[in-house]
Amino acid sequence: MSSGRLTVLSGPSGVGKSTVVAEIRRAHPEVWLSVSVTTRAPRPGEIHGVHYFFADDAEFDRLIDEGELLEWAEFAGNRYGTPRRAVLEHLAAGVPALLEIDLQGARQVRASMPEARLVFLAPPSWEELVRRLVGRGTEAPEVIERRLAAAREELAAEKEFDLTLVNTSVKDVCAELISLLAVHPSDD
Ligand SMILES: Nc1ncnc2c1ncn2[C@@H]1O[C@H](COP(=O)(O)OP(=O)(O)OP(=O)(O)O)[C@@H](O)[C@H]1O
Ligand SMILES: Nc1nc2c(ncn2[C@@H]2O[C@H](COP(=O)(O)O)[C@@H](O)[C@H]2O)c(=O)[nH]1
Repeated sequence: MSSGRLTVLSGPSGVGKSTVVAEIRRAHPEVWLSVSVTTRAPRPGEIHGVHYFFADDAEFDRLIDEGELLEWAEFAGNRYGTPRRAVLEHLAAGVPALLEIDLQGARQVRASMPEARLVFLAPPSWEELVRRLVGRGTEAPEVIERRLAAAREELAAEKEFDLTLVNTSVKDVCAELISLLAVHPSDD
């Protein structure tokens, strides 16, 4: 069986990555979405095993030590990582896989799996990014500041990605991502 393509979606905090992923989950259940592990506390409505696997520091340390993470990073005071086995199993079965991860993680995937396609999700403007992050209402002001500081670095790294999609319309971004995911490497 031919292997599936790995696509990585990254972009600054608040740009709309989770919103896009939720729309893909709703409209395209045939796409497999990796569920990350995080030490962050759940937000209201987030479900263990659906949005994240929520773990304490000891469990996260164990996953690192035992090589169970494809990549991991510390972001704005919490750790996040991609379980390796599920990604490799889906790709080996020919299923397209999508990771929603930060810039540090995208760089690690680039290094270990150079065939992966890296997609940068950009905001229509800086002002709109701030509006979305603040408007989400899930973070304290000091956490928003940390995330905006990281956002400046992430925006400066856009050129490292294979392509950029501007998140003006969630539906348009999803349609573009779906057409990318459907393309097999040998079809390029
Ligand atoms: N195209 C869009 N137009 C207007 N608002 C949007 C759009 N996409 C997402 N949003 C809103 O922006 C806010 C941030 O979106 P979301 O939580 O998906 O961002 P994120 O990139 O996943 O952030 P983080 O990296 O912090 O998890 C949400 O309130 C969401 O409803
Ligand atoms: N390197 C990784 N980054 C990840 C992973 N899962 C999510 N993320 C990124 O973390 C930030 C913050 O997420 P939030 O849910 O706390 O707002 C965001 O950029 C996510 O894309 C992962 O497994 N590895």
